[in-house]
Amino acid sequence: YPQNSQIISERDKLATYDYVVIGGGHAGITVAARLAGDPKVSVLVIEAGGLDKSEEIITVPDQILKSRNSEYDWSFNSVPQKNVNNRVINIPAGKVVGGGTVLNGMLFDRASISDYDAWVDLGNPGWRYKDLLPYFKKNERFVEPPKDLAEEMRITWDPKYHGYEGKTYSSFPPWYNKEITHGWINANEQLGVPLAFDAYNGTALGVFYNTMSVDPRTMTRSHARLAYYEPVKNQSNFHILMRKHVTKILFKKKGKNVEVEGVEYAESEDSPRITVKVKKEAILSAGGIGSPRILQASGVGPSKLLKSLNIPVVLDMPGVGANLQDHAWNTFLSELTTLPTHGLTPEEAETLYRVNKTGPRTVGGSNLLTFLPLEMMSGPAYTKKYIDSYKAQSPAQFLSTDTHPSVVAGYAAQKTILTKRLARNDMAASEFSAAPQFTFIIQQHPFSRGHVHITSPSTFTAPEIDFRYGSNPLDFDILVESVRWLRKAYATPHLSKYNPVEIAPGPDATSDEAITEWIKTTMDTMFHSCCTNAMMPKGLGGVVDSQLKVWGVSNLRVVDASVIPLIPATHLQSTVYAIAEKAADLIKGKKN
Ligand SMILES: Cc1cc2nc3c(=O)[nH]c(=O)nc-3n(C[C@H](O)[C@H](O)[C@H](O)COP(=O)(O)OP(=O)(O)OC[C@H]3O[C@@H](n4cnc5c(N)ncnc54)[C@H](O)[C@@H]3O)c2cc1C
Repeated sequence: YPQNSQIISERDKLATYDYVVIGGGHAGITVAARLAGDPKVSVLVIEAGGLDKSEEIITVPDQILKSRNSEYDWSFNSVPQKNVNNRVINIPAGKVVGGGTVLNGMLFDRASISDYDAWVDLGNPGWRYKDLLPYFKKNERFVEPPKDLAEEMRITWDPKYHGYEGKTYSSFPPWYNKEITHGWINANEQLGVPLAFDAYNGTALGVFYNTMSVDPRTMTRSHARLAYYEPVKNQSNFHILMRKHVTKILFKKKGKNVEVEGVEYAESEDSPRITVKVKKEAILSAGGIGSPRILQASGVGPSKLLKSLNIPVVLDMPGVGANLQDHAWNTFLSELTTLPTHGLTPEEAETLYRVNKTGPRTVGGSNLLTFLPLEMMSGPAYTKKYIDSYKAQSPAQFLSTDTHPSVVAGYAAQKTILTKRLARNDMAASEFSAAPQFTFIIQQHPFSRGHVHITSPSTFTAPEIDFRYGSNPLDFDILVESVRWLRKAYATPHLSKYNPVEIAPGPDATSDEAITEWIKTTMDTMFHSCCTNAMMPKGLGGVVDSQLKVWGVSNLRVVDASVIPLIPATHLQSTVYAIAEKAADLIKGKKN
């Protein structure tokens, strides 16, 4: 192997690698680093982006989302969303080594047992919460809160659910607005919402002070480039090509199956195509939008779509790009007019951050989350009405009319599972992420399904991304109900004492119709595009099996957010890390 392998030139590249990882983002760099742990194997990563330069927009927690539309962001756009006033949704996605972990809001949490066990119900043995727990722990470097913070915020935890020596820091923000955090927790409790004992133990329900992927020693972002790439970057068996765009996976027939021979890439649309050969496996980790795009461009996807673009069909797989799910959010604005502020000047905040590693600059996304199952939010009568309405729908009723029967069958299976599990109230239906002056309302289990379709044979062309937000009207119903719950929270004395003035949706929006209208004008992506190469049986529109192998291909796995079959009630990053950590063991043939 050539030395100094950090960024290799074509001259130093090997002709063949044991593993070629397509996309050095969040899951891709994680799995690649773990595979490179074996010095006997060679690993090549091909990543469309480059390295971040540790700019403040990346590292400082209060700068989150400032990297939108930067060189590190694909900045995709959806097609106009018919049911939300034809708005085009801008979709940030990492185009950088470390992917989403370099851009994300740093919220670091997990879903409930029920969310992951639902994946097993969809035909995937080995993916229960208890199967994933060793991998959550392998990734997590949990930092227990200082005693005074734990007492103040009533933070409790069970060490057996946490990793203490993993790669990603999971630490509690040291700074909070005391009035709003106490007010929010007390308001929740008054409405019967418990303080979660440890939201990482498989019961992520109730209100809790959450951790962030932040290194508490420096109070800067802990991300996959630092955690996984840096330690292996100079190993001679690990190579990475940056600013190279994968254009195609090259297949050849092998008996009844097909096999990956190599991977094709290019620097730009007009530059020459270059190929590299794959000895053992190719691993596709280009994310919820990128991975179906590459599969389709390579001839694996819905044959109707491929034929319309004159792409030779290698495998007809209707599920590639189908089943698109996302957590959509709405921002409820209520100005707490008499809430005391921290009163710090920007200079004082800066000094606190640089010198004491505390202050408002240490807080990224919200540090206080509430996850509510239906009954906790709205009582048994609403729960029954909502579940009954969902049961009464036929599976295909709100899917797009040209949905393939296998994808409809997969949705029908998801519907049965969601109906049962949501009715059991052991998974969250809504999330509220509280910050002073505004609260995000985030639907956790949308019933609408969208798609990602390429629009040309070139992976340089923007794909058609259609979330189909609100195509299932019950998605609006739950959000209306969430607004009503939130108003109740603001009406408790714990928050009303700060004299809230509701700005959006506003006091005039009292009817379901008026609140729905507001939802339509504000619904936006929560950046969790996933589920587009679902891990499910092929007859259910699945793309990969429970070993993450693409059906019908002997040596291709998908490892990223696209394999999630049913979106879990959580922010996705710790789950994607766990998937990648588990995938590395699956590839190495280890059983957990
Ligand atoms: C702005 C933002 C905020 C978020 N906030 C949070 C949060 O606070 N908490 C949380 O838990 N989650 C959050 N998430 C979600 C979470 O970070 C993502 O779900 C997760 O990182 C996705 O990981 P992935 O491996 O599937 O994809 P990615 O990390 O996106 O990796 C895909 C990689 O493939 C590369 N790629 C794509 N196509 C090609 C190609 N043709 N050739 C070569 N390379 C290619 C991309 O450049 C990218 O690096 C956020 C995400 C974003 C974008």
